[in-house]
Amino acid sequence: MDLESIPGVGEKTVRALSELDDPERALRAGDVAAIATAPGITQGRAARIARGAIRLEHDDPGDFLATDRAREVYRQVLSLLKERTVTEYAAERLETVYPSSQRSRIVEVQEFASEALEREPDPAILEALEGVEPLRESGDVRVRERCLATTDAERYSEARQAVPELSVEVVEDAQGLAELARGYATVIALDESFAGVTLEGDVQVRPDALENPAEVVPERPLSFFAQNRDRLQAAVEVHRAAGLEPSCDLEALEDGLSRLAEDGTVAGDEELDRLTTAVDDLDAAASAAESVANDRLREAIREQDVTIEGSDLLSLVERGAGVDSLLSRELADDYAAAVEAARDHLVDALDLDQGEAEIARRAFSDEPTFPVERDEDAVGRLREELTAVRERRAGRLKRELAADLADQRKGARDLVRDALELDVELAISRFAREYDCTMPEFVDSEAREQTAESSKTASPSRGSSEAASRLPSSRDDGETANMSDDAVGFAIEGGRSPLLDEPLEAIEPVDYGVAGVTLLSGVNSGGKTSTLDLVASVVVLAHMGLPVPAERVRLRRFDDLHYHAKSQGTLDAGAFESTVREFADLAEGGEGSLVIVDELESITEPGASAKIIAGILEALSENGATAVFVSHMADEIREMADFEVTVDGIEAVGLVDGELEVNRSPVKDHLARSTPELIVEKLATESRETADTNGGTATATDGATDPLFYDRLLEKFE
Ligand SMILES: Nc1ncnc2c1ncn2[C@@H]1O[C@H](COP(=O)(O)OP(=O)(O)OP(=O)(O)O)[C@@H](O)[C@H]1O
Repeated sequence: MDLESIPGVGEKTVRALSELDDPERALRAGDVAAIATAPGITQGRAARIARGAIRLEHDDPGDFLATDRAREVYRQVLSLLKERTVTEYAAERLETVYPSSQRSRIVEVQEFASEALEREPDPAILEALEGVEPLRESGDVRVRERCLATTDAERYSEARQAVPELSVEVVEDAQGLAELARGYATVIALDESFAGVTLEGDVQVRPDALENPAEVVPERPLSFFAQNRDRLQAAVEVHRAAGLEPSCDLEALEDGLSRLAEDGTVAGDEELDRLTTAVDDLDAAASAAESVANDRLREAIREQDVTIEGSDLLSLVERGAGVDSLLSRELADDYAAAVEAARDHLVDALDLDQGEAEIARRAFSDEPTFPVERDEDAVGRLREELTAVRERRAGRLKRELAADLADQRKGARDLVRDALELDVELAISRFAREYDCTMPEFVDSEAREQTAESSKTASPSRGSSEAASRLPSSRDDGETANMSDDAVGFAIEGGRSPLLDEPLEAIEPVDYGVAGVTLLSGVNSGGKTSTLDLVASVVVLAHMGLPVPAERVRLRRFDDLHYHAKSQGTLDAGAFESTVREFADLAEGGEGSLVIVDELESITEPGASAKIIAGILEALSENGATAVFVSHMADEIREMADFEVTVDGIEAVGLVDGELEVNRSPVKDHLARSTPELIVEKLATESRETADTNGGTATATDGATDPLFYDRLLEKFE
C-alpha cells in the first residue's frame, strides 16, 4: 500500500507512520491502537487515517452519504453504537465503520459483525473493560548509574541507537574504563579487547550487550510493564470474564506484574525488602542501641555501691583517670552486659544475618566509655555492606524479572488490543440486542441484472409499482416482503427506527418496501418522517456492514443515499434555485441512488411544487433510481407526472377520543386519507346518528348540523 495515496495522508504523516513496526498491517486491519502509537498521531487522527486506508483498499469513493441529512443519520446511528462502548478506544475505532457502496467492504464488516453478535455483553466484562486503555510506550527511561563504553566510533553510534537509556562513553584504553568506573556504579565495556582486564569497581565486558538490550537495561521492559500494570491487569480480567483465547500465558504475566512495583522496581521479595529496610533504618537503630546500652549502664551505676579504697582513689585521681577506668574496674560486667544488649538490639532491629551481624557488633567497642557511643566507622562499613548486597540482589532480580517479562511484551500488547477490540464487538452486540437487530440480506446486483435480462420487465419505474405491491401492506396480513430480485430497492419487515425519540417498547414495528419511485402520503403525525428515518438508518447501517433494527431486511446495494429533510418554510429564490440544481444533478446520475425526500413541496407555493416534484420523479424513474418522496400533495403530483407513480399511504384507522389511531406501516398503492377528511367523516357519522335518534330530522335548535352538509364536504374529497 502506498501510504501517500491514502486520502488525507501527507508527507509528514507518512514519516510518522513509517515508524510503526508494520504500518501496512496496521492500516489494512484498521488497527487504530497501533496507528495511534506513531509519533504525533492521536486516536482520532488514527481513526481518520484508518478510514482513508480502508477506502483506498476497497477502491471506495467514500461518497455514500450524499446530503447533510444522510450524514446526520450516520452520525446518529454511529453515536448509538459509540454510546455502547466502554473504552474511548472502541468509540474511536467505530469511526472506521462507515457506510460504503463497495461490496468487499460491506462483506468485510459483516463478517466482523456476525462474530460480534455472538458476544454476550456480560456486566463483568464491561466492568473489567473500564480499566483497559491502549498501552503507554515508555520512551523516557534514563539510567544514570550505569554506562556503556567502547573504543570504536561506529559501535558508539550503534550503542546510542540501541540503548538510549544509558550514557555511552568512548574510551581509549583500560585506563579510561577505570576512570569511568569511578563515576558509574557499573560500566559495561562493549569491546572484546577488554576481556580479561581486571579493574576496581563493577566493570563488565559484554561484547553482545547490544543484542540483548533488556539484559543491560532491564529498566526498559520493567518500566513498560510498570507503567501499564493496571491496564494489563484489566486486560487479563477481560480475557477471564469473556473466556477469550489469550495471546499470552495469563498466569505468567500476572506473576510478573505482581513482582513489579509501580516505579519499575522489583516488589514482593522479602530479602530485598529486609535489606532495603535495614539500610534505611540503620541510623535510627544505632541510636536506639546506644540508648539501650546507656539506660542499662545508668541503671547499673545508680544501683551500685562503689567501694573504693582511698589509696586507689588517690592513684586514680593522680593518673587523671576518668570514670572509664572506674567503670572497667568496678562495673566491667555491667558494661559488658550493656554493650551486648546494644549489639543485640542493633542486630534484631535490623534483622541482620550472621555475616552482617558480625560487622554490626563491631559498632560498639569493648572499651568501656560512658556514655556508650557507636563507632561511626563500623556503622559506615555495615551500611556499605548492606547497600552492596541490596544492590546486587535488586540488580539480579531486575534482570530476572525483565527477562521473564521481556518475552511477554508482544503477548501483552496483543492481550490489550484483543480486549479493546472486544469492546468494539460488544458495542455492536449490545446495540443489536437492544434493538432486536438482524443482518440485512443484500440482493446481489449481478443476479438482479441477470434476472432483469431474462424477464424483460418494462421500465424500472413501471415494473416497480407492480413489484412493490407484492410487499406486505400491513403487519397483520402475515405476508412477508416478497420482492423479486430484479425489483428490489429495499424491503423492511418489522423495522423500528433507532432515531425515534420514544422508549423502545413504545415503537411500533413498521413494514415498508419500495422499488423504483414512490410517493408516500399520510395523515399528519402519522409517522411519515419517522418512516424515512427508519429507511435511512436501516440503509446506512446495512451499508456499514452492521445489523439493522428490523425482523428482516432485504435491499440492493446502493451507490449513495440522498436524504433531504423537510425544509423549514418556503425557500428564498436563491435557496430554491440551488435545491432544484441539486435535483438536476440527481436526475443525471440517479441509477444506484436511494433518494428519500420529506415534503419537498414546502420549498415553494403548492401549484409550482407539484409540477417540480412530478418532473423530478419522472427523471429519477427514468434513471432507475429508488426514491421515496413524502408529500401531502401526492394526488396532485400523480396527476402531473407522465408515468404511473406509486402512491403509498400511512393510514389513520380512525379517531379515538379525538386522537388519530394510525397504522404505522404504509399501505402499498394507497393514497391515505388526510386528517381533515377523517374529521369531516367523523362529523358526518355523528350528525347522522343524532338525526336518527331524533326521528330523521336535525334542527338548528338541538345543536346538530344537517348531515347533508358534511356529506357535501365529504364528496369534495373523493
Ligand atoms: N413507528 C412508530 N411507533 C411509535 N410512534 C411513532 C412511530 N412513528 C411515529 N411515531 C410517533 O408519531 C410522531 C409523529 O411522527 P412523524 O413526525 O414521523 O409523522 P409525520 O407523518 O411525518 O408528521 P407530519 O405530517 O406532521 O410531517 C413521532 O414523533 C412519534 O412520536
